[in-house]
Amino acid sequence: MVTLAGVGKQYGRGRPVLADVDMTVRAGDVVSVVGGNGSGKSTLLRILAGITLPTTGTLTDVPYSVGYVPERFSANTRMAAHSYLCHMGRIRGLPTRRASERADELLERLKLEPGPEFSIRDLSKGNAQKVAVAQSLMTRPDLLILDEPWSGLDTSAHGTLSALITETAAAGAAVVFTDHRESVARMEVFQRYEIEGGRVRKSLRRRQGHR
Ligand SMILES: Nc1ncnc2c1ncn2[C@@H]1O[C@H](COP(=O)(O)OP(=O)(O)OP(=O)(O)O)[C@@H](O)[C@H]1O
Repeated sequence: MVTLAGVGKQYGRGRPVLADVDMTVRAGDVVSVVGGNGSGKSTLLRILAGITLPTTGTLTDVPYSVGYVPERFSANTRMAAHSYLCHMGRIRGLPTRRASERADELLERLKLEPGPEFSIRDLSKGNAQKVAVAQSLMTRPDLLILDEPWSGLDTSAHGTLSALITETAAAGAAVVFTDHRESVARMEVFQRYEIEGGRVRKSLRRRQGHR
């Protein structure tokens, strides 16, 4: 599906953050990207999501429908969580009623504790993260990209997120997430890439049954 060939990224005159990255992510793949702080994980994910342009190299076969959960979700709006999600769903082409049902379903599964009518601006970090996850799944994406999605989530939401990722991949999407090691164990990860010194290398393939 998505292929990165010779992708590099340099911000300004700094040292290159990524160099010569080759990577292919196929429909149904669940891919984790691990690496230390500042190694370039978010940069790689933003390139995959089409938010950041690479300095060198190419991306091909990027699907039309991309869901993206940023590392920090800061929607500074008074809008209620449910209204916000409906709005995002309608922007992506859902009829109003379907958008409302999908928002209900996702907020219920993720257990947004203050309730669906709570203003996004006043949500705690973890609850805002739940809204960020929900917005990425309002329409079923072909490529789902999640930047440290478990961080800030409570234990009950950990399992829900893993289930949502598994379901999304089973429906034919490719899923790529960054991770701090321990959460890899919660997922059935098909491919694992490590970033170090600007280089990305595949470090594991087809590891299964490690929930
Ligand atoms: N917009 C930007 N302008 C300049 N430098 C940037 C920018 N975004 C990221 N960087 C730099 O690129 C490097 C990689 O950052 P990135 O956020 O991709 O790393 P990361 O692996 O996601 O880090 P963390 O685990 O701490 O979230 C860092 O040195 C960072 O300071």
